[in-house]
Amino acid sequence: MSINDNIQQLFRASIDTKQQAQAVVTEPIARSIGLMVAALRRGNKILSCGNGGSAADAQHFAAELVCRFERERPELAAIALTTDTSALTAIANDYDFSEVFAKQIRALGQADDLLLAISTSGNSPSVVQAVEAAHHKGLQVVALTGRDGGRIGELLQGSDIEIRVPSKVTARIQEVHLLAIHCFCHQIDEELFG
Ligand SMILES: O=C(CO)[C@@H](O)[C@H](O)[C@H](O)[C@H](O)COP(=O)(O)O
Ligand SMILES: [Zn+2]
Repeated sequence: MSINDNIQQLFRASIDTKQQAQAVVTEPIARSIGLMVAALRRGNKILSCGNGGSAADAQHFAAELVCRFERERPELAAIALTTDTSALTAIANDYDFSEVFAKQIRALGQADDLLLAISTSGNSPSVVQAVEAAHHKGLQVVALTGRDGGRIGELLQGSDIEIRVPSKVTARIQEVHLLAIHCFCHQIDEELFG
């Protein structure tokens, strides 16, 4: 296949995954926005985490809340747990990489804050431990997952929400995660600022 054929095939695969996802993720995305808006309204914050491309997504989301999305509005409280290289390297070096987010959640998380946990497999140990730490500290969890939801899908409880993309391909799952993040940002602004 030519390079153009390959590119067009990737576009089609991304479009197909988004169409299949739309039917199943709209409702959990809407419920997640409700939790996020309620947390921000009561003065709580949103923490976000993930590895690799999902680390970038976690940062992308926090930056849009703290800075702005599509309109001018007051700053919103969000922290990506993927950005403090001193904390990340110390925790990974002195303890274990699987603790990099959990230790920050135990340090920074307060009851009724919300954790946005991002993992396409649902099985990354650092994100699994983040969800466990969030539960211990009384944070609500919104999880962006894929495949079969993995260990994170099994761990969620109570008012937690899983947004599981129906795909087994990491890149396609990430493409839907980013769209979900932009849905969060758009609708949080709508709900909070009209
Ligand atoms: O962006 C990509 C692949 O598209 C990679 O960097 C990917 O995020 C990494 O392999 C992650 O470690 C995968 O972790 P996870 O999504 O299974 O939690
Ligand atoms: Zn990627």
